[in-house]
Amino acid sequence: MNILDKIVADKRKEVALKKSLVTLPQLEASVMMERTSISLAEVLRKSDSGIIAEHKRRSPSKSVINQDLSVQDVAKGYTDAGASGMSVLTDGKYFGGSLDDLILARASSNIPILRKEFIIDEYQIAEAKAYGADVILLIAAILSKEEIKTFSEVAKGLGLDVLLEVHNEEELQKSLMPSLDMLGVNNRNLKTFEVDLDISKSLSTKIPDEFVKVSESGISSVDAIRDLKEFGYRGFLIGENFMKTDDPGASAKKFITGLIS
Ligand SMILES: O=C(O)c1ccccc1NCC(=O)[C@H](O)[C@H](O)COP(=O)(O)O
Repeated sequence: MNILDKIVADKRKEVALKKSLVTLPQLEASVMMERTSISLAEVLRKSDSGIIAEHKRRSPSKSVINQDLSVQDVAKGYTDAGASGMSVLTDGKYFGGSLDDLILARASSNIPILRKEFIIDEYQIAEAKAYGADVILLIAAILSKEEIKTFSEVAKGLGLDVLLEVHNEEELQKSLMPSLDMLGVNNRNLKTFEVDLDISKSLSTKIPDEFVKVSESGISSVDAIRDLKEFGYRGFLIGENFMKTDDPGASAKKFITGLIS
């Protein structure tokens, strides 16, 4: 079994357990359900930098990245740095994240927040809204076309933006539909961990203009972003490059200053 299949198998067990502990009506009672979400797609359309800075303690490909920081400090740092959005990994087993991280980031920042999660059930979309997210991620590699349609429509009904992630043309072709806001190309193969920024470049012409294009993973230089912008990308998801430092906010600030100057 590859790592993505393992993550999904564990996620199905985790979600089944959660649903037995916290019901949907209980989630829907959260005050966050009344909050007006901020559209990351709209912010990216207007942004000069387009940086979506990620909170990521560890990962299957890199093991421990940074376990020592408070998510509130990271969220404040990214916000002060001028990031267009923040991504918060909420998976516990493989990334060391949690829903507490999401709600704490929300309390510390007013920029759009992406719940970075392996969504395999509508329940997790209500959870994202209830814990303060503005955007959900849907990963084409783990969902059918019907699931992408249902989940993206549920998210839109809750006022959330949808970032659909693909890694190859087959995933892209099965996924294109009007209920998506952003098309993300993951430069990392989630089954082998191989990273190649050329994947974003080669898929760029296949993404219709109505979707905001986002390039994800393995980005560590301003020059790489300048290059990707030439291929129409408006958003750039960066995790490890910031999180491996003692002060991710300061690293993001230096990076964004270098990018827009
Ligand atoms: O990062 C991993 O090792 C990973 C493994 C399996 C599934 C997903 C994984 N990462 C999620 C992401 O997409 C990245 O955290 C995100 O794009 C940022 O990537 P990076 O800038 O390379 O940290």
